[in-house]
Amino acid sequence: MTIGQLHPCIGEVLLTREVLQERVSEVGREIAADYADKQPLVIGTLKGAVVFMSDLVRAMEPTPAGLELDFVRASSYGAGTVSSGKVALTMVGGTDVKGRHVLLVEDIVDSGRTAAALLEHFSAEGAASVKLVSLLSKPSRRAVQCEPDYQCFEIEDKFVVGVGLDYREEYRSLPYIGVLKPECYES
Ligand SMILES: O=P(O)(O)OC[C@H]1O[C@H](OP(=O)(O)OP(=O)(O)O)[C@H](O)[C@@H]1O
Ligand code: HPA
Ligand SMILES: [Mg+2]
Repeated sequence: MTIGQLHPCIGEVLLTREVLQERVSEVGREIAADYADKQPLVIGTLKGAVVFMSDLVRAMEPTPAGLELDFVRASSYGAGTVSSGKVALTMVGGTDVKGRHVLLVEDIVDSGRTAAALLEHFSAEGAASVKLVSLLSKPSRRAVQCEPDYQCFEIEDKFVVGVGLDYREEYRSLPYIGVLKPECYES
């Protein structure tokens, strides 16, 4: 296990860089096979999904022909650790999803509100198909029905950071998934 210098605010490492890499490669190859002739439009949810999406698209081997990338800004947590329940949504690159095979990339499905709102939005815009891939899933916290079509890891009910996931905009660049120490979480 190589986690380098552990951040002083991390009390527990749930998923190491190596464990993450292996599973993301596996899921990437599975998705590549499923989308081999579908010219997928891969849409990442800003900001959290950026780090996972970067690993995932490079793990899609062989690369599906015509694969395109875009991003959607969705935010419901603001500065806190509890979903506000309202999802604000803005398309970034302006790609038309009509008739496209959309693969939505999330870093985490927690209450499910963000992903559910985005999936509904892309379906309503006329996507040919809409599927969801998430690095993490916390099924015990679901407030709305929303299950990823592809998921790397299921985790218990802990607020986690790293690999794109933040607490008050910090910790996104950590290469592992960790749990904050209480003193860092409350301050
Ligand atoms: O299933 P849910 O309860 O909706 O939670 C999941 C969403 O919450 C986080 O985004 P956040 O609103 O924190 O924005 P961020 O990605 O910019 O941090 C996370 O990145 C997911 O997109
Ligand atoms: O556990 C989490 N960590 C960071 N951001 C999140 N957004 C939803 N759940 C989480
Ligand atoms: Mg966040």
